[in-house]
Amino acid sequence: MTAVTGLPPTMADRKDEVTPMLGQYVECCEQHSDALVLFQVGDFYEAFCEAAAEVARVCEVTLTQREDSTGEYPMAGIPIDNAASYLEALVEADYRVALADQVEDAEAASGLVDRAVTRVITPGTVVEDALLAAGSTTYVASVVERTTADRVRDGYGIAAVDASTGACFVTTVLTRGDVREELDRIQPNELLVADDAPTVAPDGEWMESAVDAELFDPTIARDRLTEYVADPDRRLDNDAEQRACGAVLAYAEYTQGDDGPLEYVSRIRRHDQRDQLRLDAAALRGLELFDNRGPGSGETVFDVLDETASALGRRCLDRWLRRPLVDRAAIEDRLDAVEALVGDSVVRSDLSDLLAEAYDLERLAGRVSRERANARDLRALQATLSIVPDLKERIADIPALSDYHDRLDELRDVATLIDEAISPEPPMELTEGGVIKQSFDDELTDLRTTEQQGREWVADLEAAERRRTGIDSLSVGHNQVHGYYIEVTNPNLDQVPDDYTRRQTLKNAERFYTPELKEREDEIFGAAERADSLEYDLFCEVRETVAAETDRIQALATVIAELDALCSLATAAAENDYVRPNVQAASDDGRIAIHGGRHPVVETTQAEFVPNDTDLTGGDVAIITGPNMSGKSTYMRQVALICLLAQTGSFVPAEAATLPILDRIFTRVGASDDIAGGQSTFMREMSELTEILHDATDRSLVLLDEVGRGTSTADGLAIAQATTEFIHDELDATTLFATHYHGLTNLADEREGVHNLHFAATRDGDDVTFLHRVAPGASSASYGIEVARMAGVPTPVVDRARDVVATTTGDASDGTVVDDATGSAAAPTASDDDTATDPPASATADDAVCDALDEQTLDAEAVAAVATELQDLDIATMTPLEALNTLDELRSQLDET
Ligand SMILES: Nc1ncnc2c1ncn2[C@@H]1O[C@H](COP(=O)(O)OP(=O)(O)OP(=O)(O)O)[C@@H](O)[C@H]1O
Repeated sequence: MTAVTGLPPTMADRKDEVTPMLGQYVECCEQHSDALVLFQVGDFYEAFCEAAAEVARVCEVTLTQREDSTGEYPMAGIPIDNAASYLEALVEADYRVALADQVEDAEAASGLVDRAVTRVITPGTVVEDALLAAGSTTYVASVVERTTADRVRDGYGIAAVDASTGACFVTTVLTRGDVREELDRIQPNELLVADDAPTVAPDGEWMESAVDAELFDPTIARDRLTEYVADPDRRLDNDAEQRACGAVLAYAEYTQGDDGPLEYVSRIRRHDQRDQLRLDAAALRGLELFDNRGPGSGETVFDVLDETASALGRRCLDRWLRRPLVDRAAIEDRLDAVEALVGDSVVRSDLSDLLAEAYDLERLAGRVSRERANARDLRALQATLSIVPDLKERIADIPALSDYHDRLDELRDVATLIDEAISPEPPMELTEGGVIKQSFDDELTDLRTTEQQGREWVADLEAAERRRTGIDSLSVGHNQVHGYYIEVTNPNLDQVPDDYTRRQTLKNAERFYTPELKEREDEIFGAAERADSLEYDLFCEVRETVAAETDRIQALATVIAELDALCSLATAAAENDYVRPNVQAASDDGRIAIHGGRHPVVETTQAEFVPNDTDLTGGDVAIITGPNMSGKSTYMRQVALICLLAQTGSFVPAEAATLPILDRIFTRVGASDDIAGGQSTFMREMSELTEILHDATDRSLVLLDEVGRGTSTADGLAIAQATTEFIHDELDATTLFATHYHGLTNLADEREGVHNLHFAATRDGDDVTFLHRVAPGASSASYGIEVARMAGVPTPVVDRARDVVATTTGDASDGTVVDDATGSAAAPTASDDDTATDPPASATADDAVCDALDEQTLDAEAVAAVATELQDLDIATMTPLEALNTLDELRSQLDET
């Protein structure tokens, strides 16, 4: 936190001499030493001294001076009506912002208006709609180490709460890698750490907030939890879970104004990582589920599947994709529901239309329960409830959705109450009337009738008084200061009757009132004032009654969200031509059999996507070779995504698919894709590999994409080979390994269950066409040179490079990538025929140089120099990337001649 939190230093120096109002500011700042305090003064939130300078800088508002009897103070303010964007800027700048509001009516206050901090806004506990993206989640999380009685570390408790919806869950994980995985799924905006100890959580994109270590105290945390669940010891697994959960709830309470437990956190869910298909950070990233940082469309898997109509549904789909299922019955239930909807486009579109009218019930329920909902929020709730009968009706005849049908609670009592009580189009303000329907309460009806009759009497008064006085220009009006008046212009003043009393003198006219007018006025204003305040009380009663039903509203929100997510999966399936996968029981042989599989994202960006088959028995290892850009990564990811989508309950992009239930998906992409990362990236790659080798099981799917590439060729190949052998021999995990290490393909001869697959290309003259079609067998080894040629490296250099390869490896390949272009898309089998051809060595280096001189009139000396450099290269110790960079350098040398 930056230094301007709490009491600004200059204000601290002068705190004994400030005015009573600034004294309140000092007090608020002292109570919230970790937050930047914004202090309500009328229509503005103000900050003073150093805090003012910071607010001015971050929010780009003017720094002014406040002057009072005790001196001058720098001051910066943001308008309360329009505060959202400024608050967002402050939160983005990593501030906690404490809002010190006027908590009594300024007009009613006898002296200084009371002020108190009503909310602390932090990145992980934002509840203001204006600061929240629709359909997103905002979590504050914490991680606590679990130790055994003899102080040995025994895992970690993790808890997270979304203060806007009340979603709260805890889990226990074993390793730091598991912590990382869990946090990557939760993606908290804020992570709590005790202020007296270093954090046990890994670094991430969240803001770390140091909080009083007391929040993590086992007894204090447990006491707090008893406010939320009847028996914390039964609900939560262990002490670490309790401490983590107690701390996040304490923090959430603190940010919501410390009014005690948050009623809308009605359920603390426990989940176990083993009850879901586990995806660690690398898999989430590598499969581009939610984040596509690669080149191209930037679309993610989530984008392709997201046809949700409501924010609720969007959040649900996000949750489903992050935590696919492992329970076959649950998977089948979802698939049944999706299938029913895929087959009925009319129901689907009707449901979508209805769901589009659903407001964010989870957040609404949170606001109602926090007593922050206004009348419009209640109307939004009622509008959402009003679609429920239609939703029920639309799915009544669909057996696969009968459970959803039964769980759809129409909440008729709540809907009727709101409908009867709240005006159809209420104002935002709750204290100025117009919120409650007159018909809702007898006293209110009487008061409003009195007010109305009074106003009608006043409306008729003008005509009556004109008749009585004979003054045609007489008018009746009203203003805030003087109330009702009868206005007579100066020339007619002599006709004013005796019962007129002067109220106000204008330049050309006088304003009067009569005893009757005064009486009516008192009646009107008295009734209106009492009615406004009665309305406020009635509103609070209605809100309280609704708040008592928070659990039911949240349960309804869950069903609506799930229906929307199912509809979304069905629409995506219908529009993209997906099929229902055949998911096998966990006891099966783990076979992945996909006919005509496609990559759900890449297929949307390619004019003609080539479908590919996969047929792997559990524990098989497929070594995939092929030129750069031929489609290896796409293929591997599509296999993993098809499995993942199936376990989410989604249809899959294929013509047919029989799939196992996986426990984990690992993906590791070789280090050399990140040039800047260099050695440290290779280190990371290796430590990620370590995780796989520790954690993969015979139910896991492992994707290795050019692993080992970040080091020298010899070491890389050695690591790749040892890894493959270990996975195959010891772990029995089904594995797809894309590699440029041709040597790896020999494993297929040595081990049963290791297969070579390759991606073919055809060559016509100098043009190479990628077929993007997987075929059995290994591919040619000389891809780097081929790519160098395609990248524009001059022919003599390319030819010389081939020669060098030939002499260093004893292989005379010219690198031509000619494959069986006519190969069909039949399922690759375990055969290992290498279809790549090895044409004879061509010209010598000298010939190449001479040709170059003839053809391209290159500088002979430069070419000779390049040739010598080429000859001196120690290719065995170079990474492919270093080789490419060297080629590029050599080409530049020639270009400069
Ligand atoms: N089956 C396919 N049908 C059509 N186009 C495809 C197919 N697979 C891949 N592509 C296209 O080829 C491009 C390269 O694919 P991909 O990244 O999978 O190749 P790669 O062999 O892994 O390359 P590298 O070895 O350089 O990492 C993709 O971005 C896509 O545009």
